[in-house]
Amino acid sequence: MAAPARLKSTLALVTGGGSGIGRAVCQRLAQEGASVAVVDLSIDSANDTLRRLARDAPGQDHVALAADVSRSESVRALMEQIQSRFLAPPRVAVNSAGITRDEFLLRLSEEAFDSVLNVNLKGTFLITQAVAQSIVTSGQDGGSIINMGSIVGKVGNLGQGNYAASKAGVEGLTKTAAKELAKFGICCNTILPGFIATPMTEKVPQKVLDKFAGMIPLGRLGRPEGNSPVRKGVYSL
Ligand SMILES: CCCCCCCCCCCCCC(=O)CC(=O)SCCNC(=O)CCNC(=O)[C@H](O)C(C)(C)COP(=O)(O)OP(=O)(O)OC[C@H]1O[C@@H](n2cnc3c(N)ncnc32)[C@H](O)[C@@H]1OP(=O)(O)O
Ligand SMILES: NC(=O)C1=CN([C@@H]2O[C@H](COP(=O)(O)OP(=O)(O)OC[C@H]3O[C@@H](n4cnc5c(N)ncnc54)[C@H](O)[C@@H]3O)[C@@H](O)[C@H]2O)C=CC1
Repeated sequence: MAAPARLKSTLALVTGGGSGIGRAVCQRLAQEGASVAVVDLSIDSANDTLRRLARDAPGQDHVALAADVSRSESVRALMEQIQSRFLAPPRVAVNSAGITRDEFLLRLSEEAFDSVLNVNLKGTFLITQAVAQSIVTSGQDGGSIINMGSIVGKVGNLGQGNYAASKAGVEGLTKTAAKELAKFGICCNTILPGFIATPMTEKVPQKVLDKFAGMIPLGRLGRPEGNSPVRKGVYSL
């Protein structure tokens, strides 16, 4: 007998839903009965995820939407699209959109620093603010915002000064959001995965991946489906 759908009639927004961890999160949320807004810079990738949701969870109202989380006008337009289609704010929002532009510090360009901080940190800020504002304005009784950090934000990593800063920032932003938004019934959490095999990690030199795989008890990278924040209590509204 199938487990009860714990997120029936819940609207979930997932940025970066077109790939990797974000796609796996969309699939898991849909399995739990949620209607999922798959948001990604690449509408083709978002539509690919949408096709999988329609196949695996037919009959639920899912949508694919293009947005650039690093640009406030794009986030504003996204929230307007969500409101006009669902007539309500998301109850769950997962900030999974992210990029890397790895380089050693002495060679790291300002552009590579800025682009990673703009997507990973500012993008998380813009979505968190917009979703929280929509919940407060609507009078909805709370929600859950889950932000993808990284263990790199805690311990640093060779070649990732920009990325590490962005993920450390996501953690600090999320802790502050949790303190400020609790009075509206909105809980905010950060997930800090280790290496998960996705298109993001495909860019990592094999010799580096081999080094890290050797540090991992299973001897391999994690898998996106094993990392969905749904397992980590996204439904703990
Ligand atoms: C609680 C326990 C924590 C344990 C530590 C966990 C921290 C790291 C785990 C990260 C897991 C989460 C990852 C994540 O959030 C998603 C991502 O960010 S995926 C991308 C991860 N990126 C990297 O790890 C950077 C990999 N490195 C590179 O891409 C290139 O090296 C770089 C572009 C920086 C430079 O390229 P190049 O000039 O060609 O130099 P080489 O590649 O030849 O490297 C020179 C030398 O340095 C070694 N090296 C490079 N990066 C790392 C690294 N991250 N860790 C260890 N060693 C590294 C490389 O192996 C070479 O060594 P040699 O012996 O000289 O061959
Ligand atoms: N894969 C890993 O080892 C780890 C990943 N993470 C984090 O998890 C999140 C997801 O990572 P992956 O699934 O591995 O990456 P991925 O590269 O597979 O997917 C990232 C998605 O974000 C989208 N995106 C990029 N910039 C965007 C923007 N400006 N606006 C909207 N969408 C944008 C991309 O199009 C892509 O579909 C990221 O925040 C990443 O930093 C954290 C720890 C480990």
